[in-house]
Amino acid sequence: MTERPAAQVLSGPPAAAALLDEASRRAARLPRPPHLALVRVGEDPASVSYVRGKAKKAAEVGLSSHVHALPEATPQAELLALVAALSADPAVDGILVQLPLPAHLDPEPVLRAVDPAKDVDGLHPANTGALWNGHEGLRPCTPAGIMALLAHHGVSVRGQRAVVVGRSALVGRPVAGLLLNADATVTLAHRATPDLGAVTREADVLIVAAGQAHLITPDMVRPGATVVDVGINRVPTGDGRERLTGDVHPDVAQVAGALTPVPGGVGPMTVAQLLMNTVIAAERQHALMPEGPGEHVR
Ligand SMILES: NC(=O)C1=CN([C@@H]2O[C@H](COP(=O)(O)OP(=O)(O)OC[C@H]3O[C@@H](n4cnc5c(N)ncnc54)[C@H](OP(=O)(O)O)[C@@H]3O)[C@@H](O)[C@H]2O)C=CC1
Ligand SMILES: Nc1nc(=O)c2c([nH]1)NC[C@@H]1CN(c3ccc(C(=O)N[C@@H](CCC(=O)O)C(=O)O)cc3)C=[N+]21
Repeated sequence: MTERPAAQVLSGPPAAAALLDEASRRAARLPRPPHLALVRVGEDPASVSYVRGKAKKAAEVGLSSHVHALPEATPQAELLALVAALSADPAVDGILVQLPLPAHLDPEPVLRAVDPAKDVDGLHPANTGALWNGHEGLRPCTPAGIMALLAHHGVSVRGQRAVVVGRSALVGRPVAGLLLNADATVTLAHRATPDLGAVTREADVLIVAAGQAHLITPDMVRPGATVVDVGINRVPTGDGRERLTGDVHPDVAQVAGALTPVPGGVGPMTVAQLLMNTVIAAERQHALMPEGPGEHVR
């Protein structure tokens, strides 16, 4: 299973740096630094670390941010009141409620309480509707980040057969919508899909967001395909520590034409796109025209 050269690495950090550069430049043109409100409930270690990373990157590119850390036992009404207050506050440009929420909280009403114009996660029904209709709106960060990553590395999806494994509101569904808007022919696969490999082998562009370590093996990939690995799985290393691994088996690099690594692929794009979305929200709030159309509004 050699002969072929190993897949081109679709590296996240350089693409993220380009996006962050643009966000920083556009933020500097605004009357005040864009402000991002990060809402976190409880102490889930992954969420604590993601939110900290987002706040740190925000500061690096000249955005202001605040982490609203609420206790695990926060009642639904209290969370809704905070999100409503942030939505009404003219000093706040972007609001992100870190998911998943603790089990006693229903995310749907919380996402609906975010002003769609400040919904930098792109999860309000007004923004998901705009995405599926191909209208302007704020796009979910990971899906928009994936499109920016592909564009940065010169991969065009127009006319390509795209398969998305996973149908979550956060990743699978919206990335399918963005691929469709970019003129790919799109298939969504999920747990009820019989013979997953037969479906994924049809893909010129394969996006995997299942949350199952090494679900995609080399036999499931068309030779030369572009493979985007969204999965973030924590696996024990045996010495009591953990490492991150994706949904795609490392041997897929011997078959694919191009492949995103984990870590260092989609993850950094998610954070960069969040900050870009915050700048876009602030620009629209200040009624300034963005410099150009750009992929992120498609
Ligand atoms: N890098 C990044 O920036 C980000 C990474 N992630 C990571 O991406 C992964 C997916 O996240 P998310 O979408 O939120 O996860 P969810 O658990 O919400 O959704 C997983 C989806 O994958 C499908 N799926 C799971 N197992 C299989 C299988 N064996 N065969 C076919 N389909 C399967 C599920 O199908 P069904 O609907 O039928 O149950 C579901 O639609 C996770 O590892 C997450 O940590 C998430 C967000 C950002
Ligand atoms: N409302 C909401 N919006 C989200 O965008 C959201 C969310 N909830 N909940 C959880 C997922 C997950 N997510 C990631 C962000 C950054 C990395 C990231 O930076 N990953 C690095 C590695 C980080 C590390 O080493 O731990 C990488 O892949 O290189 C990963 C995953 C955003 N999510």
